[in-house]
Amino acid sequence: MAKHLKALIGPSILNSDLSKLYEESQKLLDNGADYLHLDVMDGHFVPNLTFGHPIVKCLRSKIKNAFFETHMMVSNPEQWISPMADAGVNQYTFHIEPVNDVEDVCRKIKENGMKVGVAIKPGTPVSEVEKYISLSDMVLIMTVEPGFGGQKFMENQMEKVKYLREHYPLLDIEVDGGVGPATIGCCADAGANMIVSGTAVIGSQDQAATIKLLRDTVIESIK
Ligand SMILES: O=C(CO)[C@@H](O)[C@H](O)COP(=O)(O)O
Ligand SMILES: [Fe+2]
Repeated sequence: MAKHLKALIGPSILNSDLSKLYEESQKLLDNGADYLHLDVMDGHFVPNLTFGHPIVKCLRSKIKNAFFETHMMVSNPEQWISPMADAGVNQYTFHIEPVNDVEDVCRKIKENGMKVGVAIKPGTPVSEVEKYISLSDMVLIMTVEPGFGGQKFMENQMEKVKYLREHYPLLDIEVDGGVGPATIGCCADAGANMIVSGTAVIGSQDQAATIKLLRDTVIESIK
């Protein structure tokens, strides 16, 4: 991997106590999280519901400086671009599967002042997302079927990560789903540099140590 890629750890708060969203989020940041990965689900693109821009806006009013990424598991990502920008989101990561005009969505996200992330589900070939790399800031390779935290890591998705790292040495590549101390080695070896981890960090007795372990493993591969 190229030397100036950054190893960044973005915990997912999906499986935390959401009645304490602010406290849980601040604790993750205090324990060394580089950014927050906020899972937005619409009950349509995925069979689960979480929260939308009103909650993200409330969280932003209490946490001024952290980088917020929203992982938009929604059927119509275009609909939420402006409300999420207004809520203070820094990066808008959306799934390309339900979208007709991906380029247009990428453009609109940029026009709204956010970074662009393009995401694919495990069944979507990497060639589908490769088309949009020049219009985006990051590619998310899902390592579980989107919709729920706490699922088993799909190691076969590492082929996509390896392909992307080989062809795009400077690309930010994120993995999400079932990533923790037991699976970070695979992700780092394959070339992922942005790591989402939910259950493994939230459920850890020592969040700071777990976040550090994840980051150190990626740094070791970047060298
Ligand atoms: O987007 C998703 C699930 O759809 C993820 O962000 C997970 O919520 C991460 O949680 P773990 O799999 O690490 O528990
Ligand atoms: Fe996610």
